[in-house]
Amino acid sequence: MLRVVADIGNSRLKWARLGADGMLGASVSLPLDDPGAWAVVWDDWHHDEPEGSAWAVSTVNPPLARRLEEFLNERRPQCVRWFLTAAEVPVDKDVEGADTGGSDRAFAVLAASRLLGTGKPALVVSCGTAITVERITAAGVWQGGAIAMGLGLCARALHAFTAQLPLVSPDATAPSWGRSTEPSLEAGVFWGTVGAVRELIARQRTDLSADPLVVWTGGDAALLAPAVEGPSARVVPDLVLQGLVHAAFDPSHDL
Ligand SMILES: Nc1ncnc2c1ncn2[C@@H]1O[C@H](COP(=O)(O)OP(=O)(O)O)[C@@H](O)[C@H]1O
Ligand SMILES: CC(C)(COP(=O)(O)O)[C@@H](O)C(=O)NCCC(=O)O
Repeated sequence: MLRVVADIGNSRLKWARLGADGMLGASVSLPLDDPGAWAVVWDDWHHDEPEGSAWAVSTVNPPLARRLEEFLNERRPQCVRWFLTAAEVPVDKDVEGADTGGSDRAFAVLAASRLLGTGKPALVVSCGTAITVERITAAGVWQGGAIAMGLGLCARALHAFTAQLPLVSPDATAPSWGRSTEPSLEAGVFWGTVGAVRELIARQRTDLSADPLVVWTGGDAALLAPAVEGPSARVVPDLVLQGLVHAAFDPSHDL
């Protein structure tokens, strides 16, 4: 049977199918508002799967979750397991309000803990619509973290909530300052975000039991991680999907 994991974020929808070895296989990044594009991938993935499919879905976006639910109901997969909040994710946690916490945050922590093992504290920097810096103790307990504005959101907010600022999408080639609007904005958006993340990491380092391992994930991780930590930064773009595989399809996982 086809096994699929899906991550509904605030910018896009990610699907991945599992390979025969139970590991993440092919993945796609889909627009949030285009069920026609979802249908093309569904048809492609199901045409040689007579037994149908089993799905595990993480969502932090309730309206889009309802849309995906309708899409799946029309196609009748064998089973769909929904993870709507952090409380439903099987990860050790010492947080308040897990039942309103983001399941994507908890899945990134679950996958990072599996990847890094215990014995050292860790930070997971998730660079999506929002940027979160998750904190994991040396014993593997998720303690929460920090939530900040993501790179794309910062650029869109400056454009949307001012009358005159254009939309920019800067990367590490952004200048440090500019003589005109556009380079000034690129400098502020990119290096301002880099600086914010650097500060959030530095502040969490001070009261952890040892120097933390840091792992980066999400759509903007490949841009931000080297700018903050240099070329040796550890980037694993699909931690949420990996966490879903562990929680929903790993027979060794104690649920
Ligand atoms: N195909 C894409 N669609 C949307 N955003 C993308 C895409 N590829 C890269 N990105 C970047 O990734 C960020 C979103 O990352 P992602 O981890 O997918 O977020 P979310 O989980 O919030 O949907 C955006 O801010 C954007 O800069
Ligand atoms: C923090 C988030 C907005 C991140 O979402 P994303 O950037 O991945 O789309 C999401 O995890 C969320 O809505 N969380 C609910 C509040 C919380 O986690 O405490």
